[in-house]
Amino acid sequence: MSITVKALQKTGPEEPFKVVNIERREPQGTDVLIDIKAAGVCHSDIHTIRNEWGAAKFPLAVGHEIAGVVEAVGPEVTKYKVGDRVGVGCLVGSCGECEQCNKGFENNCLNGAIGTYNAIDEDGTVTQGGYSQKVTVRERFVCRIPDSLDFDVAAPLLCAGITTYSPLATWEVGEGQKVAVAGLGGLGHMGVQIAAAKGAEVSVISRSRKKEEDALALGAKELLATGEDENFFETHKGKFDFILNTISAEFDLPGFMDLLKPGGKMVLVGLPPEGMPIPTRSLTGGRKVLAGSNIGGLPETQDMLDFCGEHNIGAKIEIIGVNDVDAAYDRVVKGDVHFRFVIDTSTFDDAEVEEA
Ligand SMILES: NC(=O)c1ccc[n+]([C@@H]2O[C@H](COP(=O)([O-])OP(=O)(O)OC[C@H]3O[C@@H](n4cnc5c(N)ncnc54)[C@H](O)[C@@H]3O)[C@@H](O)[C@H]2O)c1
Ligand SMILES: [Zn+2]
Ligand SMILES: [Zn+2]
Repeated sequence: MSITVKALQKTGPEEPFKVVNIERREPQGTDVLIDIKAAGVCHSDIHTIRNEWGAAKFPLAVGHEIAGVVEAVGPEVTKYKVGDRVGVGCLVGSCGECEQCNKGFENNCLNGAIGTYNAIDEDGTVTQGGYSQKVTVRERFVCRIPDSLDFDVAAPLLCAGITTYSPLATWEVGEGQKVAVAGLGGLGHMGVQIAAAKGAEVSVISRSRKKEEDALALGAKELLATGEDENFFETHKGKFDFILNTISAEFDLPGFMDLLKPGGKMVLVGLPPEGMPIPTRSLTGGRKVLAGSNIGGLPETQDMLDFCGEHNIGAKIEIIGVNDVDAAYDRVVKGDVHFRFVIDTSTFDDAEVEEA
């Protein structure tokens, strides 16, 4: 049995979004049916549905920053009840048995985690994301949203929040450390707030000085603009203990490595479609560490939400309706967003359904 709901889908990378009907399963077993209130627009949605990473499975609804209210629960659900405020991020399934799942790192499941969209679910269907009215998700992949955070500012935490929180927590970034956040978009603006709340001294590295005021308001001490100084990487050489790099396109990787102190670490979370060669010499000189990080596990996602609730950290957002998403994508790609677009899913109510 299934529930028909409205969702925004594309039938191909160049096609516009259309409001269509899709089916969600009736909650069974440990399923939670969520009435979606807000859905964030992550740059990964754009990379995926514009097929920049290849392998997009059309027709597709993306969206993995989901916040809403529990509408119904399956008979085996123990953690949630109707009315609870909850969120869903990038994962809706994993094996639950491997070493990584047992440690709470479902994001690294050795048997392949199931993504919230563009993945094959256990029933053989392609998972459809959160640009939708409702979604059915197993309770293990559902987190609780603190009461102090509104749905729209909380939704982006489910990807942008955890993707920046996880490396900052894993590598124990905090007081006494000089941290740079490269790229001040959806992820970057969460990284600045979280690193600052952990007591680090934060610099933002951006191409221009345009976002300086925003960077300071988010808790950064300064903004450094790569485009303003021909010798930028030489000028700021050896300055940082840790760089959280959120840049979504190719950049000067050896240059960024030079910004680290000896023993410093740079973690890449951005996913430029073409990838980049590893500058081995800038790693060995100064015994530097270059690492990558992919969202976070479920327990860690709950820790992040609780941390953000306690420190009153939410996303800085621009709210859009279901008809504004194509235009919003163009603006994200141009870097014209402060700092996350969030779809108000109540705008589905009046939207006319088109042929799928
Ligand atoms: N590793 C993960 O788990 C994970 C999770 C979410 C997103 N991502 C990826 O992280 C990246 C950032 O996502 P986002 O949603 O924050 O995107 P975004 O578009 O909101 O932010 C990207 C920022 O990078 C800046 N930028 C782009 N090209 C640049 C360049 N050449 N030099 C300097 N800055 C540049 C943009 O101006 C923007 O501020 C994307 O590639 C996304 O797919 C990875
Ligand atoms: Zn994302
Ligand atoms: Zn597993």
